[in-house]
Amino acid sequence: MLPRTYLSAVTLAWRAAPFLIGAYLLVSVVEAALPVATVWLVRVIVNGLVSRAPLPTLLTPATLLAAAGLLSAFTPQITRLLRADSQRAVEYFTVERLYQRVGNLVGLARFEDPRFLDRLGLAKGIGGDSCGDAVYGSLGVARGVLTITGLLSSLFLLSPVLTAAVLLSGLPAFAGEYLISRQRANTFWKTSSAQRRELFYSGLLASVDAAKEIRILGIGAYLRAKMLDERRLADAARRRVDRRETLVQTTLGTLAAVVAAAAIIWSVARAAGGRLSVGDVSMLIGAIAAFQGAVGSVALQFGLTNQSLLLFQHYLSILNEPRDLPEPARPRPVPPLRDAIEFRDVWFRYSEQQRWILRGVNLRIPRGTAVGLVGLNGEGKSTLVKLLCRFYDPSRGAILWDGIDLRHFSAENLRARIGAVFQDCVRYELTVGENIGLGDLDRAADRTRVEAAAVRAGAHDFVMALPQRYDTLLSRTFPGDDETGQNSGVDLSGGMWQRIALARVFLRGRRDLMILDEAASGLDAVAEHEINAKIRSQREGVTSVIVSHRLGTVRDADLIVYIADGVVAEKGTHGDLVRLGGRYAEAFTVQAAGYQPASYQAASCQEADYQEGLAEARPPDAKPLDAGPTNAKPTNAEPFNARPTNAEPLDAEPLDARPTNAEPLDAEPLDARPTNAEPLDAGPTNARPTDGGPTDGGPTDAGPLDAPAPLVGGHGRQRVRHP
Ligand SMILES: Nc1ncnc2c1ncn2[C@@H]1O[C@H](COP(=O)(O)OP(=O)(O)OP(=O)(O)O)[C@@H](O)[C@H]1O
Repeated sequence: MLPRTYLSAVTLAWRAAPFLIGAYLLVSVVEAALPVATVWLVRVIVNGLVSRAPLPTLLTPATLLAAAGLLSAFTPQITRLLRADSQRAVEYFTVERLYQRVGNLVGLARFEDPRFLDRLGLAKGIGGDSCGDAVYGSLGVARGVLTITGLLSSLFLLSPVLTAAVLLSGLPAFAGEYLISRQRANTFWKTSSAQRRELFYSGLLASVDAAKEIRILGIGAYLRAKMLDERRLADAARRRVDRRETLVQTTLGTLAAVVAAAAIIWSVARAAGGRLSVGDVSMLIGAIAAFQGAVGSVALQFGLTNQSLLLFQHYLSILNEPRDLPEPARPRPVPPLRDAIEFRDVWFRYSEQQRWILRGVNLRIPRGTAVGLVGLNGEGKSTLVKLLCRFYDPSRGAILWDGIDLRHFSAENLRARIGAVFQDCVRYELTVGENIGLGDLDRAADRTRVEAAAVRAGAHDFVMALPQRYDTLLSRTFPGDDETGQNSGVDLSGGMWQRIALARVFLRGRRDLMILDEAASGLDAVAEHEINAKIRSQREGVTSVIVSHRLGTVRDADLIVYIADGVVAEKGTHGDLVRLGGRYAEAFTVQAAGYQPASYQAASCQEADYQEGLAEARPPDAKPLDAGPTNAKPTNAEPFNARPTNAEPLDAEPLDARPTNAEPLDAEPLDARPTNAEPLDAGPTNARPTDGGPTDGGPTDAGPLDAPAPLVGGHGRQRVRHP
């Protein structure tokens, strides 16, 4: 495993900086040879001096020794420079490769996998550097081994036994460093989660976005404590390794000192007995000291190299991460949508351990239609959108684009046919122009188009009021490019950011499929109406999917789909669904009631009390007091189920918002309606008897229920009849 990892590291480093690494190798060999040469030259000179050799004989080794000293003075500086330069080149290359790989993960699943994120965190932090560290570490080891070999050969000439003893004394250093390096790499991996959590807390504590909430809730100290807990956890693990390392190093140091002392005593004894020359003794002492120094540093390098390789494996595992979405070997071109997109028995869950989110969705989205996706929180609307963009593939079933399974397309090509705005649109801390330009990089430099997109999104006016207009930096965390600080960034409101996101999608131009996932949620009511009209014009002839909790946003959709329990629970036009009197109708009523004045809402509550009171007072077999015709819904039904099935549709705006003589409400949005408009298709509110038809199944002539009129009637009535 490790040899393969090593080979990958070397290949990668060589591809990143071949010349710098070549030069480093050359200088390193010279540097490695210098200590050996020095020891030999010293021996020659000392022996020459002792034997009173003539000066010319000593001049050559003396000159060489001086040259070696000179070289030793500057080779380390050269190797350091070459190493720093090439290491930077290798890091640049590895970072580029890493983010290329991350960018090639076309789905979202990996980004929601904590193990992957831990690994990515390591790969980003030290995994990339570890490539250079492993390569240079190994070169350092090789150089050290050369030096050690030279020193040992010198010793071998004096005493093979001593050489073996010295060599053996060095081996535990390698074993110790090897074990420590494994523990260090393991600690990096084990503490990566804690480190990421610590980063998360520290990010929150320093984040401008979180500052408001943290202060208002007074949770700064709590978050700080959590951050420090994570740090303590990681520090405890690091401390354990540090202690083990100290123990190992101390033991090895003691062993080395004992061996050196024994060798010195032995050589002095031999020299005293005339069996070693003075030069031999001085060489031996020098060689042992140099050997032990070399062994210490080589063992350390060896350990670090091993640790780097172990960490580099995390980096490699990200590079070798299998595709998150299977891409077809030969992807089919994505043709312009001609007929329809179809969900065919689509089942989906985020992982096998989790519950099913979609349980057999069948849905046809014909080309050119606008489909509104509605439903309660967490029912899977955004999940459907994610499948449509191929961020995930269905667990079962298929989504077809003109009959072709999306899995046959490359995700990138498919997305080129899609324009989308999400509720959690990204706030890029770039200039306004760049923020919009990201919608289509080919058009980003075209200021006229960028401005036109901003105009369509209703953003142009506020952009023109910004200090640098389209060149204003949208950031509170980065300084502007102006050194005076005058041109520092500004921030926008949530709704303004949403308009910038809309401008982005408008710049993208007409795509086959337009997705608006709560795209107008941050907008004020006037802006929403205005933007909706613009979106309507933008989506003419374009297939669009609109997810919204504001039912006014989707009411003019060609098809409204109510998602519940993982399936399409209801579908039809607004009118159909209101007539159906199901969950959509109920949701619409609840929202409509929200627009009523307080007196109306109070009346609604009182009406409920009143009905409850009646139900309690009534004998079980009694006919409902305000029972409507036989086709009326039962009294215990939900508000809309309680309406007569032959009642007019509920496609009205909130009643009190409309003039009594208003036009049918499914015509234009409320604020566009003239005050003298014709009556609502729901029937004029004054058509309803003021003494109130029953709310829970009023008579058929009681007037249409598409407006909450019965509750108004009920209000009057209950004041008379409520005990
Ligand atoms: N990445 C994920 N991993 C696991 N579960 C997820 C993930 N994303 C969403 N869910 C779960 O899937 C369910 C559906 O979520 P989804 O966001 O699709 O709902 P929604 O209908 O769009 O909700 P809302 O109206 O609140 O936006 C929820 O229970 C949610 O917790």
